[in-house]
Amino acid sequence: MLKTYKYADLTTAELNTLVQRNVDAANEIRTVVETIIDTVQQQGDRALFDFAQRFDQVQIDKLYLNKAELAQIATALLPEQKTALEVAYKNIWKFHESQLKTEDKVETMPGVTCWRELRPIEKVGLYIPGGTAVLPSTFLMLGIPARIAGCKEIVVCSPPGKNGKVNAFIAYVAQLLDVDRICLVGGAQAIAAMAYGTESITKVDKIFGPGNQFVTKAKTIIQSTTITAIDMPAGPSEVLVIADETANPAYIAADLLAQAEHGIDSQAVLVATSATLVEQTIFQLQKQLPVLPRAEIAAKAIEHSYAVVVNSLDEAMQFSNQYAPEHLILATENWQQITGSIINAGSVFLGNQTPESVGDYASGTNHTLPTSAYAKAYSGVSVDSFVKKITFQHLTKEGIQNIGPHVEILADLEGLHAHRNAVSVRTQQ
Ligand SMILES: NC(=O)c1ccc[n+]([C@@H]2O[C@H](COP(=O)([O-])OP(=O)(O)OC[C@H]3O[C@@H](n4cnc5c(N)ncnc54)[C@H](O)[C@@H]3O)[C@@H](O)[C@H]2O)c1
Ligand SMILES: N[C@H](CO)Cc1c[nH]c[nH+]1
Ligand SMILES: [Zn+2]
Repeated sequence: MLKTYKYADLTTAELNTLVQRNVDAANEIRTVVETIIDTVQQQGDRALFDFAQRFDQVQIDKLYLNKAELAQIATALLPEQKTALEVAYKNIWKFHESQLKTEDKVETMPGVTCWRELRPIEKVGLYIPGGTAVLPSTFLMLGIPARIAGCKEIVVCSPPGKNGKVNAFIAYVAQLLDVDRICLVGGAQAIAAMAYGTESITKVDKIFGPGNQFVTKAKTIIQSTTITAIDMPAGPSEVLVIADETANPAYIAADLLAQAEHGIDSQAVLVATSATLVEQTIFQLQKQLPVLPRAEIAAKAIEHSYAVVVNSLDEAMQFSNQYAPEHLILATENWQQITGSIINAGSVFLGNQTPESVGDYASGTNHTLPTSAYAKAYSGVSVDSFVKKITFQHLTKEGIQNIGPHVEILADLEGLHAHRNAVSVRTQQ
């Protein structure tokens, strides 16, 4: 359990291999996903019915549930379950609302003013995972920023449950978000349907949401084959815990298992300042894992997880930046010493009293985050992800006289005389 490496002994090649995850080297996933996408593009709704039967083992007779049907399903919730969802809703709303900011106008030269204004993306598609676990929390994480941004049309897809419906939690979140319908489509076929449109599903401008390797691969494919943007590659969950002697091994093990139980392709990495701490954590994993209801899944994820022993917290951070984890937990009372050196991470959890699960559900931050080292280049979902920032400029007569001669020279040096002329006709009047 938890293969252990010593950071100082790793060669660069070994390190590069160690930090890789979910590489589809033989294009196995790509091949399956490309076929699914082609089929949806050619057959529309018909393909979605067939794939529900094949991949979700359920025969559905319609592809979506409407508001009235969702309201009926939501009646099954207990009051405390509604309250928990409402608390999460409020915290996520509060944190995301603070991201909507109007920017100042800037006068770059006298008479030349530039600024940016936000406009919501009109049609957005939200993918809510529902394979190994149904995630109503993801619905909150995507629906709330979409609502705050003011997106006009929100298409929601989630795999059908065994009864051919969604569960009561998903239905209640649909009510909280005032969503009209939920499409009963999962996997790569859901992404294809939202990218191309079918008889029942509207084509959207941007697709959001996490998912397994099929969903994530479909997102990366359709972004290059259609005019549909994606939030980011947000695949199988992962966590990296940096721990020193001030950490509690029972907490570390619990945090590692929390991500391991997501799926067999999840990864949980411990970077510890001593081999003893790794041993103590393994002891805790052996104690905590077998009693989990999803022990089988978590055990498989732990099989391809590992620990790295480092000499210092600084060395731990070097490894972490190279790994670029979706979730980074600093299980140390000394976290303030090292937060400044975090370069690559999706979301960070500070100290020994901050479990990653709070960010998954209710602290307020978004849990849709880049995985597989994409945290090197992408941020997690936020209100920004649902808007476009359009730039504006306005010139007065003084402005064109001030900037015009410089633009004329720049146009000349690129040999673009019509560009120069568009300025000259104004300055020479
Ligand atoms: N990065 C993030 O922000 C984030 C957030 C939440 C969840 N997640 C991850 O999302 C994932 C959810 O995965 P999931 O499987 O539970 O649900 P999912 O909804 O992503 O996938 C289920 C669908 O996958 C398709 N599928 C399953 N097996 C297939 C096969 N062999 N061939 C083709 N299609 C197949 C089916 O259509 C099924 O409906 C987990 O890996 C979890 O860790 C990531
Ligand atoms: N940990 C997941 C992101 O990788 C989000 C989630 C939803 N529910 C529980 N966890
Ligand atoms: Zn989680």
